[in-house]
Amino acid sequence: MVDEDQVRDRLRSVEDPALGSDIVSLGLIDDIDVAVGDGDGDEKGTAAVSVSFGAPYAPDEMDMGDRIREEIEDLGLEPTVSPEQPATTDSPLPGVRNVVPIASGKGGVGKTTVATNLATALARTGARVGLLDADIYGPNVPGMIGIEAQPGMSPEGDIVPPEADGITLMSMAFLTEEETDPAMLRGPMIDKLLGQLIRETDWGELDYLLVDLPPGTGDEQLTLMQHAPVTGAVVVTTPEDIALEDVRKGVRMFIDQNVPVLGVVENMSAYRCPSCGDQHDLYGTGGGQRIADEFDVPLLAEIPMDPAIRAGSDADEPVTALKEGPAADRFIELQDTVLNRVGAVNRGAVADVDLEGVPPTDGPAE
Ligand SMILES: Nc1ncnc2c1ncn2[C@@H]1O[C@H](COP(=O)(O)OP(=O)(O)OP(=O)(O)O)[C@@H](O)[C@H]1O
Repeated sequence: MVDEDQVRDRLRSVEDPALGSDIVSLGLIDDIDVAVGDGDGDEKGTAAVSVSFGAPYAPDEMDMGDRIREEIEDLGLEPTVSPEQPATTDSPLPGVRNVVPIASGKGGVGKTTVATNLATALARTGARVGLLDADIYGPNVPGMIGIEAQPGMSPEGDIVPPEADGITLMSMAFLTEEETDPAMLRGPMIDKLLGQLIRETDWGELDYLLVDLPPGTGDEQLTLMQHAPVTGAVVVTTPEDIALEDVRKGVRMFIDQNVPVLGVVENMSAYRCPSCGDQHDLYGTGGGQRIADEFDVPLLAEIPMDPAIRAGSDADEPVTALKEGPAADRFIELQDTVLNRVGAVNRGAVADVDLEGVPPTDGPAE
């Protein structure tokens, strides 16, 4: 008769591709519960395994889940695998599993484009996705994503964000449009508004809350890290050298605040000519890789300069909504690398494994 120890032994053959060891040695298996069958084979025994996974729909975690099921089936048992995500009950955003800012030290590199396309791609996987447009000086996500509805108010006085195409959206645009001229806002005011937007929004249950940060290393970025438990930041750059110094400052800001850096996205990598299909390096090459190497973090994706991306944001339809074509493919690649890295950061925290770009202690510095 198979018991819990035998199941545990079998699971030692399941490797975690990011943490470099097996899931049992890493301490990722929380619980194994074996129920025996009826002995004559009519009713199969079962094994329920709960495992510390932190990134719903991450390809690595889905593969590990499949491997766990295979091993259990090999033992003649019916498997159930439950991902145990870290509790968020003492978090200021209790229903939100992962907060992922999309940032850059430099303006105009495509943060909003990356954030909206990534959100759309994620929502299509089935993940519960929120998008916070925190760019107080030029909030433009609602336009890019084509959400026209305005937020409502719950009986408790919380802001109820509008939802479209599976994305829950809040934007500084909703708060600042009429009452305030954003250019007049000063640090404490920004802090108050952004803090309000984060905490007083009824986000519901979300797997991922993406935050489109304004460029720079100023008040909004610091506010976010004080008001929300950031899982890790995605830093966007363009390939040319002139962009890199600002982007470096952006990466350093997260490191100084003890916030994990998930990796770098190089946007406008090369121009893909729609008629001949050839790639042309309009802005040089390799900037994203250089920043990634410098800080020892992954290069998450290289997104080409593609008229379809611009046309998509002008038409309120991120290119990933189309789910095909070279630009959409790159964003879907990005979705996979981001989710795998979110998973690695969360599992690394459980297993106490240090990863490059991830500070050894949790949360922002005091
Ligand atoms: N890969 C791309 N191919 C074609 N056009 C792009 C690409 N990435 C971004 N764009 C276009 O470049 C412009 C600037 O992009 P976006 O608004 O996303 O940048 P940003 O970094 O968010 O800017 P800001 O610093 O003002 O917040 C937009 O018109 C967008 O459609």
